[in-house]
Amino acid sequence: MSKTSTDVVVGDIDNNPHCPHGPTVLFSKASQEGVTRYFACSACRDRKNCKFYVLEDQRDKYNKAAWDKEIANFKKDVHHRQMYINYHKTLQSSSVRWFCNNCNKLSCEEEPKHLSHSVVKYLSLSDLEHPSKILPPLDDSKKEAQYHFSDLSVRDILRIFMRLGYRNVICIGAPRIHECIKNNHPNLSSILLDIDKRYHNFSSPLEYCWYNMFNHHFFFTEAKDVFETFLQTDRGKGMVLITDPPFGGRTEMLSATFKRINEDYKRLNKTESNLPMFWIYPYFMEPQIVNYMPDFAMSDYKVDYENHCSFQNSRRGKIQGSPIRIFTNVNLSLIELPPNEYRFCNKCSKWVGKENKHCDSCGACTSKNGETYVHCYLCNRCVKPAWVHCQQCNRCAQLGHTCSTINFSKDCFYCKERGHKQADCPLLSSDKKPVKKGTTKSGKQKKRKPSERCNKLKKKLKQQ
Ligand SMILES: C[S@@+](CC[C@H](N)C(=O)[O-])C[C@H]1O[C@@H](n2cnc3c(N)ncnc32)[C@H](O)[C@@H]1O
Ligand SMILES: [Zn+2]
Ligand SMILES: [Zn+2]
Ligand SMILES: [Zn+2]
Ligand SMILES: [Zn+2]
Ligand SMILES: [Zn+2]
Ligand SMILES: [Zn+2]
Repeated sequence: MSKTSTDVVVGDIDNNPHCPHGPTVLFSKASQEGVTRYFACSACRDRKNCKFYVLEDQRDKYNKAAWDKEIANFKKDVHHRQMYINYHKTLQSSSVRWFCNNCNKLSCEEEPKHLSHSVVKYLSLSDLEHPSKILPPLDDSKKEAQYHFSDLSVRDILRIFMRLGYRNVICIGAPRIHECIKNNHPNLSSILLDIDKRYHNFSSPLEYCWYNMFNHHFFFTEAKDVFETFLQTDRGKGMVLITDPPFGGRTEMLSATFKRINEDYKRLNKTESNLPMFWIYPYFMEPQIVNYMPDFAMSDYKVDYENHCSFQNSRRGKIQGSPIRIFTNVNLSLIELPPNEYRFCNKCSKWVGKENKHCDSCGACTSKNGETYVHCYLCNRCVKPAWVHCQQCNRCAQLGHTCSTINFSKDCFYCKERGHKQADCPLLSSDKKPVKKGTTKSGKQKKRKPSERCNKLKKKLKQQ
């Protein structure tokens, strides 16, 4: 079994070769055969979505002209201003309004060519104002991975913002928050940055920027100017950033982006204060996020989704509450959570889930995953309630584990978290895992249907 690990070579990426998704990233892949350094797409983790692959020592020899053509081709059908004019025309029309997913086209005219395409028809005015509710979610888990917040979570998050006095909201990969502000909160303003170019059809050039959050790339320079102007609204006062990146995106790349935005925010507004940020991600990413963003902490708030089997909250009758949390640089004592499900812990000075009991031995409210943890005096820490102290492993572990198969003293080879092997790492895409059952002879992962992927993630979360 050959072990590989791929790292991002951090540094200034703007001078790296470009693919259609902006500057590529320099990766360093270590295997038993040695180390390979290559440039590849920042946004697409599957090479079938973006083929860019250039070895570092070939960077002056690759076919740049061919890639420049691909880049121009990628953007050629997007004319934001024209699309916005078309949006208004469609809004005012009384004919049947439709959107073609294949052609990325909104219209109210009859066009037989779309008959065999994926078309959403009979769009109401409200549909046009809530595109995230009508656009079929792109669920490529290695690219967009679109999972939408439930109305309940949108409401809770906006309540938190309003209590904290935020009025200008940067939504990165968070169209639901953007749409809710636009349609229901005239006192707030919002800008959406997202890689899903379908939003051009439904948004003004002043409120939507086609953007890649993995390399801070704006597909059009005009959009970059729009964003920088937005960053200076009210001289930066009452500004907040919210982001819900695709699950599995690399934390180091996302952190680099959010740090760059923070630097721009401080420079443009001539302020020393940091931009308040809310980064939505699974609870088990806490060590990684805190590693790259040391002033971030995890709130207990469980983010509820409407179209993901594993991310739905207990309020919808699921046994396991949502594993998705808010990470923020805002002091947690200020983030008031809905009192029906959360309480204020005076000892920790923050809002926590009602099930999260304060442990005096640990000096903290210790639950991470929505269950009530129990303190083990042998391990000297709180553990998940289903775990038992195993004499052989000399620590608490899942019931039914095979002793000594997991080297608990070691971290996962990939995410560096303790308690699971690389093969079980929930963050690792299948192509990086050691070859095992369910893979083809060539080592490729057999394609799973979305529901299977969902069940697999559910199982992983149970094991955690
Ligand atoms: C997990 S969904 C979050 C949606 C959010 N929960 C909502 O309801 O508004 C991820 C979002 O990030 C966007 N996205 C995915 N990859 C991106 C990238 N490289 N750059 C910018 N946006 C991206 C997707 O289009 C999608 O809107
Ligand atoms: Zn690319
Ligand atoms: Zn079409
Ligand atoms: Zn506490
Ligand atoms: Zn404890
Ligand atoms: Zn124990
Ligand atoms: Zn054991």
